[in-house]
Amino acid sequence: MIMEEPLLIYKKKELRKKMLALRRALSTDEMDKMAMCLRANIVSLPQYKKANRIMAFLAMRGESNLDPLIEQALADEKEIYIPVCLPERQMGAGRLFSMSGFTKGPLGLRNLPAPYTMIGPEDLDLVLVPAVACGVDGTRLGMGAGYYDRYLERVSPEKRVSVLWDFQVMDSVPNGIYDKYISKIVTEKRIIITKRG
Ligand SMILES: Nc1nc2c(c(=O)[nH]1)N(C=O)[C@@H](CNc1ccc(C(=O)N[C@@H](CCC(=O)O)C(=O)O)cc1)CN2
Ligand SMILES: Nc1ncnc2c1ncn2[C@@H]1O[C@H](COP(=O)(O)OP(=O)(O)OP(=O)(O)O)[C@@H](O)[C@H]1O
Repeated sequence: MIMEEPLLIYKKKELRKKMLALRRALSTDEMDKMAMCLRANIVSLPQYKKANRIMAFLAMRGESNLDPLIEQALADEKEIYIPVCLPERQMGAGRLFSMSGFTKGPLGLRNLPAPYTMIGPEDLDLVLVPAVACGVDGTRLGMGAGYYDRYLERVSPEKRVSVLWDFQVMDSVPNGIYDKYISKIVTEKRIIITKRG
């Protein structure tokens, strides 16, 4: 396994700590309002309108919340998929039919109840990617497990859209050889086409 250099790992850790603390300080009221703005911004994307199969995520505490968007997409008769963690830090996409009946996962995550059908990353039209911080240059910092870095290898760059709160957007975030670039960023305030977009 190729290791990332210690300084880069340190810089990622420090930024992650800072951003997660800021995220945890948000109130539920604030987040509910911001989640409605996220929904409006995402449905305005031509990519959303064209997409049949969308991978979203079920927010953990403080994370950009896609619940209103998911409800809307289900009503729009889109197929919605959610990350499923597999062994060896691999990830799959499991189909979500309703916003209830979840089981409890690590980090307070909501997991899909079994059984669910899975599709391959190549079959998705749009992948909404969670992030702890993003750079307008297309760099992304996640939770640090590398799930998305591995997964996005099989998703073409124009389909990778990061969704996060506006204060989490920076000029650039520390990135290494495994990190995957994203082409768009959507926050409650704006839509950014990155330098890689
Ligand atoms: N909403 C959302 N879903 C997501 C992600 C995300 O960032 N946001 N992920 C983005 O990557 C994946 C899950 N990422 C994970 C990252 C770390 C650990 C983890 O450290 N697990 C520890 C237990 C930690 C704890 O419970 O405190 C473990 O399993 O030992 C688990 C999942 C897929 N789903
Ligand atoms: N494709 C890959 N193959 C092997 N190791 C990888 C790959 N992608 C990432 N890694 C390793 O996974 C670890 C976590 O990476 P990193 O800190 O960049 O995750 P992240 O992007 O913050 O998290 P995530 O992608 O889960 O949201 C690092 O040690 C990295 O070297």
